[in-house]
Amino acid sequence: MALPSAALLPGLLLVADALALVLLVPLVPVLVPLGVVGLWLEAALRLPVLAVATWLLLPRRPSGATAAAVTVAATPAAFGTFRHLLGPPGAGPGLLVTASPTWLGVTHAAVALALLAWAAPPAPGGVPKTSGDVPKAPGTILRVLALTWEERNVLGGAFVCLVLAAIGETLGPYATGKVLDAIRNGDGLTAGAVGMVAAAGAASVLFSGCRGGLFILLKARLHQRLSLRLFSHLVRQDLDFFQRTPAAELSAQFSMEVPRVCMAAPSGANLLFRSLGMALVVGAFMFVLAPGLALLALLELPLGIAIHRIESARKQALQRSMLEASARTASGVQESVAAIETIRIFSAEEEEEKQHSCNLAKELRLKEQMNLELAFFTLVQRVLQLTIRVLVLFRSHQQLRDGYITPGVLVSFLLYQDTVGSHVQVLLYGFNEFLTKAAAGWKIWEYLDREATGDVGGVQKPPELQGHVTFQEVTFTYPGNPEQPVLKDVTFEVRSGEVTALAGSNGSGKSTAVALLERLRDPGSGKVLLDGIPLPEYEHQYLHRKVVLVEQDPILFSGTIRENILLGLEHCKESELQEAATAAGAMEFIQGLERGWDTEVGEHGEHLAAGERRRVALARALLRRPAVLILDEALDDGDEGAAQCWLRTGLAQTVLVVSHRPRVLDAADHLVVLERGAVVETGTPAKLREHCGAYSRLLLGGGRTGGPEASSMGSEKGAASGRE
Ligand SMILES: Nc1ncnc2c1ncn2[C@@H]1O[C@H](COP(=O)(O)OP(=O)(O)OP(=O)(O)O)[C@@H](O)[C@H]1O
Repeated sequence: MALPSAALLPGLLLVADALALVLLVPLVPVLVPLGVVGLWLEAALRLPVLAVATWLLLPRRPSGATAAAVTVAATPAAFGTFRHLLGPPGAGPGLLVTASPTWLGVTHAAVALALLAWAAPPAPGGVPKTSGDVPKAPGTILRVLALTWEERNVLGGAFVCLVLAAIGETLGPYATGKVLDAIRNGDGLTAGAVGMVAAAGAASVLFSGCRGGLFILLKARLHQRLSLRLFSHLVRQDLDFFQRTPAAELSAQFSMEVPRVCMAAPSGANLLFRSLGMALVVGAFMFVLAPGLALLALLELPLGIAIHRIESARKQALQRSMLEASARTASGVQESVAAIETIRIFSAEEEEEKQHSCNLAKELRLKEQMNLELAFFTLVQRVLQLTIRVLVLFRSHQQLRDGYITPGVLVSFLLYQDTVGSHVQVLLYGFNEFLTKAAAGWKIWEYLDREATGDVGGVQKPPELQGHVTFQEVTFTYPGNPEQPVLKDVTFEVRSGEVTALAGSNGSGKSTAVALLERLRDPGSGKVLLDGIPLPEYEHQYLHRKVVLVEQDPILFSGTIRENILLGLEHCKESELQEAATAAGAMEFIQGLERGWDTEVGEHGEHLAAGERRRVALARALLRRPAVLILDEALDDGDEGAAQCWLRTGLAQTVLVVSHRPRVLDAADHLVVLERGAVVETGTPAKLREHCGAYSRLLLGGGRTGGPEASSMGSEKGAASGRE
């Protein structure tokens, strides 16, 4: 609700109501004799005036304006009705139009307070919200229900068992009563009566068990369905999404939130169906016995719901903050563990400890707040129950004294009140829990609503590829820095059968160009073509089999060296495997290992040295005989002849090398020199050396051609690649 229009609303309604009452004065003689009906007629006539008044606030009409108008119109009528039913005999309903103007003020003040309490509270402070560029997920509850509906067979089965078990439960006491009646009448135990008791008991036990089992099955199936859907959706997101979203936050969705959401529907349905049915039936009995008392007793229901509504909104807001705080703590731990070497080098342990303790303190504060609020709302609920009970006793005493009800009716009524009370409690808590669990998934739905921008490509799968790459007037800007184009009108070719090298100082855009060729990102304008066909037209898996990238520090999967090189090509021949490993220069170190090809590489390949990991990754790439092999800082000094050799032996058709190493660059057939995102020179290494331009400056500066602001790490990076 925007504050100015929301603040105007109460005043506007008051003025409109006063006007409506003035207009209604001539109708008083007609309304008064109608009693309670006249009260509601008055409310119905005031409502259009109030509703029209709220439209004066357009275009910034608050979202709860209609609810406010209805509440203002109905409150005096509801009050009058209760007064008529429960007040002292003869207390007639009073029209607002004939009441003192103070009642108008009291009505509006009470309604304003109720609406204020009803409004969803803001998320507690202290924990900043996550970036707001994720679209809002509408109708969390509806989406949980829609998800559950997808498993309607299991849900239907569980529901049938639930109904049969409830019938069994209800029939049990009935059949027992019949048996007792039969014994009292001297008929003795009949096989039919005993059979009925046994059948009801057996049905209750059997169907209760089936119901429980089916709800567990439902939960498991929903969990599998939602996890898979979320995972498939996330893996298709663009890289920027993963750069912005902490891994811990994503993993918290799978480990905590998906199970909670999937628990919501089964447990909610289980509780709600049973308690709702029982509460309705027993509530109806109460109305038949003593309508006035029933109305008073059931007043607990709307008030209880209102308190739960506020409690649940608070709880949801706190839980969101709690989830964000836990994700932040987990992400902090993950980051610290990942960067432990850096922390040690800069002796930043104390800083990290402080940060972690600060995160934990925020979590603790939120937990304390949650517990305090839980205690407060429980207290309010208990006080409400007690007050209603006292009122019912007080009123029933009056009715007994006046002879409206008998003691027998009162006893039955109080017993029913207990039953309804317990079912209403289950309903309220069950519903509240359902809402909380369902709402816990708000982030899941937000993620699912994100458009999967990681486009998986087209359908082209030509049987043969030359591996000819063309960058055609390519311009690219990172979404995180839209003002600064990283590639500007870049045009160059990587010819088939040649080794082409991309040279340039740090930050000149080499890795970005590689990312475009790998389709990790798409150009803002211009095209990247492979054999004359734009990359988006290639089928996703085909393209990534044909264009293979080996990075400076490639990631290996836990498993053996053999498994890492094969990676999905399990049927390839041993000779091909040996050939790829030999060509990648990996054979020597593999044979030197105690367990050879069966050596476990550890998580991310941490049991191997960086250079060994790179050679395993090279072997993996060469085994696939790529049309385009991209080597991003993957060649060491001494490897410079290797790329030419792979072309000659047909292990690769085209090689694109990104390097800072002069020996590697000089060994290329063709050079493309980038400077601040633009191509500044192309040609053979010899020609460019002769030309004494950007390439020569790059060689002289050890990678410092990017101007005064360019980093001087170019040569160091190159050196780092040979660290092993
Ligand atoms: N994810 C990103 N978001 C925003 N800007 C980025 C991102 N990745 C890289 N950049 C910027 O793009 C520019 C080019 O980076 P790129 O990694 O392509 O350069 P490079 O030539 O490969 O450098 P190096 O030789 O150090 O690897 C740099 O200024 C860098 O800061």
